[in-house]
Amino acid sequence: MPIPWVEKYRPKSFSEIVNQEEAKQILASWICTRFKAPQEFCARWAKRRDKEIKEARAVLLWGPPGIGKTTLVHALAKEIGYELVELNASDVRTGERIRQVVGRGLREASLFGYAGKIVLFDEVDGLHVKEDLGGLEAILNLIETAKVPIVLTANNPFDPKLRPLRDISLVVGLKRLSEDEVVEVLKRICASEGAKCEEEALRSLAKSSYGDLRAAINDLQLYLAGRKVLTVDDIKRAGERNPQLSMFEILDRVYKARWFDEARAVSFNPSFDWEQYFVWALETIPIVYKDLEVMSEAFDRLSKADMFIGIVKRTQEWELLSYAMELALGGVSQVKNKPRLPPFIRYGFPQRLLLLAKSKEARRRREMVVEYLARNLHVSKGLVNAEIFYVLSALAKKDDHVVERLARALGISPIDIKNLL
Ligand SMILES: Nc1ncnc2c1ncn2[C@@H]1O[C@H](COP(=O)(O)OP(=O)(O)OP(=O)(O)O)[C@@H](O)[C@H]1O
Repeated sequence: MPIPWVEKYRPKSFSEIVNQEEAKQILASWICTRFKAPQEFCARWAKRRDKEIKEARAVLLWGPPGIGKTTLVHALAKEIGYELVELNASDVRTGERIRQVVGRGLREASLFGYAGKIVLFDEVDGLHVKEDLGGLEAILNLIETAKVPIVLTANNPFDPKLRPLRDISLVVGLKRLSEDEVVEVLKRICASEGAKCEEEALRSLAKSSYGDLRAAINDLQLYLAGRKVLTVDDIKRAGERNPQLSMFEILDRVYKARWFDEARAVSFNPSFDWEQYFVWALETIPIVYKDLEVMSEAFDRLSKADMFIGIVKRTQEWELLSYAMELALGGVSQVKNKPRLPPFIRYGFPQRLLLLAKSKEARRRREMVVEYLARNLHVSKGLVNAEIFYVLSALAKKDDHVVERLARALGISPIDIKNLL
């Protein structure tokens, strides 16, 4: 198992951390005024004299994922020679666990030559108010009483449940990294791995990571697994296997398909949303098939597909959905006396707002799954869409376990997950 590059290339000092200059200065100024820290470090970084920095009992670093919140605290501990005691949401399910880990950690004299201890509570927004009330209270209590620096991180510090933590801490926002900054880091990694990476390819990874450097580095490692070259074509190909199609492209593929299977294959695309497709098909059939006979045949198939969907919804027999898809895609595409279609068809936008609202819900759910996977696998949503969704769909077909676990994690019914995948 290769070492994850996000760990291999995790910055060890403040100066290796890209951007985040303000956060570095605030953190250093806080440590240098309230705790013991090497003079050299303080002279270089502790430039702020604000009252609230001096008075803060704890620091809450916040910002989107993968921009250096945790790394900043790791690097700080190294810079000042402190031992880092790290806890995450699952460690603090009960106050007891905090008292065990931190209480002992703080009392123990430092056996390993550290100058002190710094406590990091990662991802405090992962705490649940109900189940983790004890955890939240224990963190608050620790901040009020402990004599050691305590840093918290969160993606969303404005979550109401974090109010008490926010009130007692100095809240410091970190910046999303720019595309150029992400590209620079990726370039350095390519060089140090001895890999030849096209700039455009790295730019494309940076773009799809939306400033989440962790996701970009993870994507790069996956793309470079077992090879030393990365071209923009490699990335395009991965995208092409499952490109994100707009509804216009989906309709174009269906109407212009030469064979039944070609039209049917559209449903395997991750961006295919059958509820939305029905709305669009209903309104575009008369635009594409002007001849009455042809039009009525296409409508006939769409309506039969709709009947199947009705049965599926009533009986929850989701296996029947594939018959509906055959009729709605292959059936609508392969009609008798199909006319020659022009290269460009103006499909127009359907007016069925009510139905569209429904498909919005389906897209929201799909987005939830994508976000969940991206967050937990620490990769970009782009990679989830291009690669992982595809693999999971294949797995889900074979193994109900995959579906059940995802369903549990997301609080969506297994049937919905199956359908989404
Ligand atoms: N500003 C940065 N400079 C250099 N490397 C970074 C930076 N931000 C992130 N990284 C890289 O991404 C990895 C993950 O970053 P980190 O764990 O600090 O993210 P985070 O902001 O704490 O995200 P999360 O909210 O998901 O915990 C690091 O190991 C490092 O390799």
